Amino acid sequence: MTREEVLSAFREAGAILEGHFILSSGLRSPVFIQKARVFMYPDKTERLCRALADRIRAAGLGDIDYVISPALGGLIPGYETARHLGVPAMWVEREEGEFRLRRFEMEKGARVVIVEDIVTTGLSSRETVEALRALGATVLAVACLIDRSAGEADPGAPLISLCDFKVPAYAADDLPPELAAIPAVKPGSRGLS
Ligand SMILES: O=P(O)(O)OC[C@H]1O[C@H](OP(=O)(O)OP(=O)(O)O)[C@H](O)[C@@H]1O
Ligand SMILES: O=C(O)c1cc(=O)[nH]c(=O)[nH]1
Ligand SMILES: [Mg+2]
Repeated sequence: MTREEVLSAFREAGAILEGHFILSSGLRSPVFIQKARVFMYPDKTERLCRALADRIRAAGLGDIDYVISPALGGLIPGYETARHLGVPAMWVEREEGEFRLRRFEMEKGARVVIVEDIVTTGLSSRETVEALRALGATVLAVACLIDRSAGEADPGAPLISLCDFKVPAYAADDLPPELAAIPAVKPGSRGLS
């Protein structure tokens, strides 16, 4: 899929929102990609994740034992990408604020690819990489549908992205006036209890 085809799938689903958003990292942005609105549609999700699986295969990582995704956003694309790669999918979810593989067992030395929906700063991916390395996994790569950093983020392992989409993000104490004038909303799950 080309970059335009990927972005069209998000646009057609009404997933590219404008307003004032608090991102997972705490940064603020006038644009938010509400991926859940794309994952509503199995046909769009299948197309995107098949293309991501093709990129992962083309990276020549060798055998992959598992795809593992950070909840909540990574769950659906992780499962669907794993389906195209023909490997099992698992997820990490937050417990006391940390990503843990709560529901699964993984053998030491397992070769894993992390599948994320969106990378902005790479923080959530890095936390996932670290949690899995602590369990003895070999993390081959982090793959994502959209890289909002356009290659600048450090996810803690080589990044494979289907599409770059660079949009502004600001520190909370350094907002442009037009953003400061709009009440902020936080759509993601980090910090929810
Ligand atoms: O690269 P980062 O700066 O970490 O930002 C990207 C992360 O933000 C979102 O997750 P979020 O924590 O908002 O929750 P969600 O997965 O439930 O949407 C998204 O799913 C990524 O995991
Ligand atoms: O950085 C984030 O938290 C983030 C950005 C975005 O556009 N979409 C999303 O789900 N999370
Ligand atoms: Mg997430």
